[in-house]
This record gives sequence, C-alpha cells and structure tokens, in this order.
Amino acid sequence: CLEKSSCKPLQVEIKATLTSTPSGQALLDRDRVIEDMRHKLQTKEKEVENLFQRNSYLTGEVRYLTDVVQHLNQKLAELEADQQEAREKIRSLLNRRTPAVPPDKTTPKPAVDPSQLRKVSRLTRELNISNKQLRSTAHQALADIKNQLGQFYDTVGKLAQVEQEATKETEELRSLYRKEVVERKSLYNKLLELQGNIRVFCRCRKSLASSCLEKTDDQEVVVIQKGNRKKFQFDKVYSPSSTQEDVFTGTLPVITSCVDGYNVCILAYGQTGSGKTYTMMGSKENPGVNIRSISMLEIYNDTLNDLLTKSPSASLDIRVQGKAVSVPGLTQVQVQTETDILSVMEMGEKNRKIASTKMNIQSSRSHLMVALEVEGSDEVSGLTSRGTLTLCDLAGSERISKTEAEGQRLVEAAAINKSLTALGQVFGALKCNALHIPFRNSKLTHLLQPCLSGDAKVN
Ligand SMILES: Nc1ncnc2c1ncn2[C@@H]1O[C@H](COP(=O)(O)OP(=O)(O)OP(=O)(O)O)[C@@H](O)[C@H]1O
Repeated sequence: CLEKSSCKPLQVEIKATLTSTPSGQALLDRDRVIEDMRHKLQTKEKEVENLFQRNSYLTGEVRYLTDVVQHLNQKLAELEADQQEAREKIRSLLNRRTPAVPPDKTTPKPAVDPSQLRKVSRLTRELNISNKQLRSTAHQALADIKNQLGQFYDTVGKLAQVEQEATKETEELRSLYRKEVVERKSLYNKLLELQGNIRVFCRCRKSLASSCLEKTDDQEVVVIQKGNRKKFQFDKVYSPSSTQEDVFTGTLPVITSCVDGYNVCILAYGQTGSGKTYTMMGSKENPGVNIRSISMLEIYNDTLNDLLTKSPSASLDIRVQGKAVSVPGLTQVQVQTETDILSVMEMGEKNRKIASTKMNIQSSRSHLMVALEVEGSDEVSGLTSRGTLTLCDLAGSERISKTEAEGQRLVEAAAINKSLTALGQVFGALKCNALHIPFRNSKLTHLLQPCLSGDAKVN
C-alpha cells in the first residue's frame, strides 16, 4: 500500500545511514550481491525458457520427419507391389509364347507376334532399371532421414542436458538468494537494533504565538522557559517547517522491518493540541503516517471500543496467550488498496470520541490504536513473513488547570493522564532494563506490550 515515490527518500536515508557504519556497509554489499543474483536468476530463467522453446520446435521437426519416412515406406511398398504385378504379367506373356501342345502342322502362324514380344521385353528391362533407380533413391532418402533423425536426437539430448544443468544452477541460485535475503533481514534488523529498538522523534509544531522551542540541530531541542534554557536530546528532531512527507519518511525504516516480519509500533505522544492526530491522521490533502500504510480501537476512559464495528456492543477485553496479546471480538477488515484503507480509516475516525477543550477545539478524548497485519512474500525466494504495524495516536496529556476541564471532560482527562503515566513508567522501566516492566498497570500499556518488548521496534 505504500506509494513508490515514498520509498525513494527511504532508500536515500537508509543508504546514507548504512554507508556510515561497517555493518551497514556489509548490508549494502549484501544488497548488491542479492541484486546481482536476482539478475543472474532472471537470465537463467530466460535461458531455460529458450531451451524449452527450442526443444518443442525440434520435437515438432522430428515428428514431421517421422511422418515423411512413413510416407516413403508406404510409397516403396506400393512400388514393390506394382513391380510384382508387372513381373506376373511378363511371366504370363512368356508362358503364352511357349505352347504346351506340339505344334500343329495345320497352324500356319505362331500365336504371339515376335515384334510385340520384343517390345514387352524392352519395357520389362526399362521397368527393372527404373525400379532399381527408385529403390536406390528411396534407400538414399531413408538413410539421409535416419542420419538427420540421429542428429536431431543428439541435439535434443544435449538440450535436455543443458536444460537440466540450467535448472540445477537456477535452483542453486535460488537457495543462495534465499540465504542472502535471510541474512539481509538479519543484518538490517541488527542495524536497527544498533540504532535502538525504541527511537524517539520530536516534531515541533508550528506555533502562532512566539515559540518557546528552539531546534539547535537534527537531534536537539532547547526549551526556553522564564529565561532558562533546557536541552533535550532525540533520535531526530523535525522543525516546525517539516512536512507530513518528512515525518512519514522518518518512519519508513521501521515499516520495512514490519514487512520483514517484526512487530512495529509508531506512537504519537504529546501535550493536548501539540499535533499528534495531525501527524498520525492528517487531512485528505495532507495525509499523515496512518493513511499511507486494520483493526481500529480506542481506549476511552480505560475501556476498549471497537471503531470498525457496525453494531457497537459492550466494551472489549484483553486476552493474553503466552507472549501474544489480543482483543477477542475486535473487527478486522481486509484491505488490498489505498482506497480500502482510506474508507476504513474514515469509518473508524467517525466513531472516535472527540470534544472541544479550552486548548484544542477538536481534542481526542481517547487513545487510538490502528493495527495493520502485513504479510510479505518474496516472489523469487518464496519466503514469507508476517509483521504487525501498530499506529497509535495517544490522547494528549492535560494540565487540568490549563484546560479547565470539568464534568465528563474531567473524567476523561483523569483517565488519559493515568494511562499516560503508566506508559511513562513502562518506558522508564525499559530504559533501565528493570526485571519487571509494569505493562499491566493500564489497558494502554497492556495492549502495547508486544510492541514494546522482544525484538519489536518503536518510533
Ligand atoms: N504541523 C502542523 N501543521 C499545521 N497544523 C497543525 C500541525 N500540527 C497541528 N496542527 C493543527 O493544530 C490543531 C491541533 O492538532 P491535533 O488535533 O493534531 O492535536 P493533538 O495533539 O492530537 O490534540 P489532542 O491530544 O487534544 O487530541 C489541529 O487543528 C491541527 O490541524
């Protein structure tokens, strides 16, 4: 579902990152080897196809020549029958020439005219000669055809051998390619692990009032408050002028990991009104991360609601089986095209709880989780992979004093802040490699457990 044009910046970024480290360089070399092998494989497959064509052409020729030989044999048999018939006729004529009874002195003339007899004799000789010539021509033709057939069978045999060798070579290349693909995946994964399985990006929102944020370089922002400057480090900082495209490009490496079969999660975290929904969903003209890449659920006041069901029922529960965490009964919709994704997202968005607060007239009152199961298959190697991409637009943290929330808004704000605190505790425990990670402190962290543990990647 990803647009081709969106992949270009990814290639450029990955290449730049790769060339800067030895393992990255090795990965690039692997990619080159794989490309080379793919090319060889295609050439071999073309050769095999040509051999197949040549083989079927030769088989046709052989069939035609076999027909010709059969036809000639038939003609020869007919000629021999004619010759036999002529011989019989001559014999009967000659028999008539020698009378069985003693000559009758009263008969004045012989029964056969001698000139006729000579003529027949001459014709017989000529017939014999032409018969011999015909026989020799037919034998010669037969010998030629046999010879040609022999050559054809030879060629066919050689072609079959070449075809066998080519098939074997193709199979070897295929298995080598399979190995290289697996190695590429593992190297790519190692590279991402070196960069960190959890990577944090900061997007500075365009602000109408004077900004208290200052982007000092690609990985640092300074927060200026009452004259104090506090520095914060990130894996990447996007300036206020950065576009939806720029942010999406930053997420592409982990999306590649998802296609490679890893669990991947992209979370948008920040204060209310800071642009999380804008970054994840965006608008029709300026789509965000979600749209480009499906179950959809929201966590509202710590209860799970299915956003894609046509008949909303009671809230859903979380089920844990081994390391897998699932939500039984959650609607899953199959998507094949970008249009499918758009219509599913539109439906889910309509069902989401949104309300006006003092700080954002369209404030999300729930955490939104979009999960996309991605199945990848390599047509050449036949290898398949399955990964999950979880896209999460968190509700914004709120200072009740600032939002002046009351009534239902206050209940929502309390639930939002509680679950965000639980998320903070999980990240804190992950950061210091704690033995116990408190995933079960909230439904949000419980659901995110598979995306935050093991070899999963988070942006
Ligand atoms: N980078 C941006 N460029 C242009 N407009 C933006 C940008 N970021 C946010 N906005 C606008 O700011 C307003 C608030 O953004 P948004 O609703 O995405 O915030 P939020 O963090 O999701 O808030 P909440 O947590 O309350 O739901 C929206 O009108 C949005 O269009």
